[in-house]
Amino acid sequence: MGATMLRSCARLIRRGIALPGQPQSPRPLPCCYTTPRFYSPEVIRDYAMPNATWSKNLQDLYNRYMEGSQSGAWERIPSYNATVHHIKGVPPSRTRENRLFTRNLDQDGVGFEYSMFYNKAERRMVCLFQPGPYLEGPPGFTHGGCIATIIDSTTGAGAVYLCGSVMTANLTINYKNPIPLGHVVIIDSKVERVEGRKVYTSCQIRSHDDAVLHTEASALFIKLGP
Ligand SMILES: CCCCCCCC/C=C\CCCCCCCC(=O)SCCNC(=O)CCNC(=O)[C@H](O)C(C)(C)COP(=O)(O)OP(=O)(O)OC[C@H]1O[C@@H](n2cnc3c(N)ncnc32)[C@H](O)[C@@H]1OP(=O)(O)O
Repeated sequence: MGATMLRSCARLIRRGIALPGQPQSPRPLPCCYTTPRFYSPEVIRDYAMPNATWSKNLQDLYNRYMEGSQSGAWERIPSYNATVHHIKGVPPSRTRENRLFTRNLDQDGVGFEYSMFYNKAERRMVCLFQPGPYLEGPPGFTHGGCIATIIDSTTGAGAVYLCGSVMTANLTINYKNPIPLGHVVIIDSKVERVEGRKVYTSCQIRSHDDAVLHTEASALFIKLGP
């Protein structure tokens, strides 16, 4: 990607990314979205809300973090199926057929089912994740690439919420215990430190009951723009 393009992308994202504290609820689409190929013209769906495919474990965890959000410690992060919906100012004609990788399936429950919560004081981004049957790697278990994806997304979201637009430069993962499909896990990530443009994050994936440590990871993000 050329440096000029990166910088202009960074400017767009920096100007318009939906940050904590800004209105996040489903909003009416502008008229340029009224002939979409993929999504409803009425509202942009927020996928980080419970649906019928959520297991009791996922629902219980979600409720617990929602309670935490009432005290102001945690904030639920909305999730749309296209990056353009998170960024204001990108011409929809150029991007409306693109989908966010983790939200690219039409059927609920078969792929990445998740909701993220941000704790600003602790610089933590937590993702409650239920991997669906289409994410299979070894028989019955979650594909390592999908695990890398949800780690990148969670640590990346933490970096974005603290520092604005970023790109992943390095992702290091230790897979310790396989994640069975359908089992709910918690991806618990933190921005450890920021040095100039470099944002260092760490991450653990544990089972929903904290009994199993599935994965440990660290990721380096580079801030874009000036
Ligand atoms: C953009 C995000 C938008 C999100 C919007 C959605 C909203 C939803 C909300 C929230 C969810 C967000 C979730 C996002 C998660 C997904 C993110 C991805 O999948 S990103 C795709 C994969 N990554 C790439 O394709 C990068 C490819 N690489 C590059 O483009 C460049 O190499 C880049 C930008 C990383 C750095 O290039 P330079 O030219 O700007 O900067 P230089 O000078 O090379 O590096 C700056 C410093 O960083 C160090 N550095 C760079 N790369 C390093 C590395 N791999 N390891 C260690 N240090 C590195 C360098 O040594 C330098 O350090 P010294 O300032 O000299 O001390």
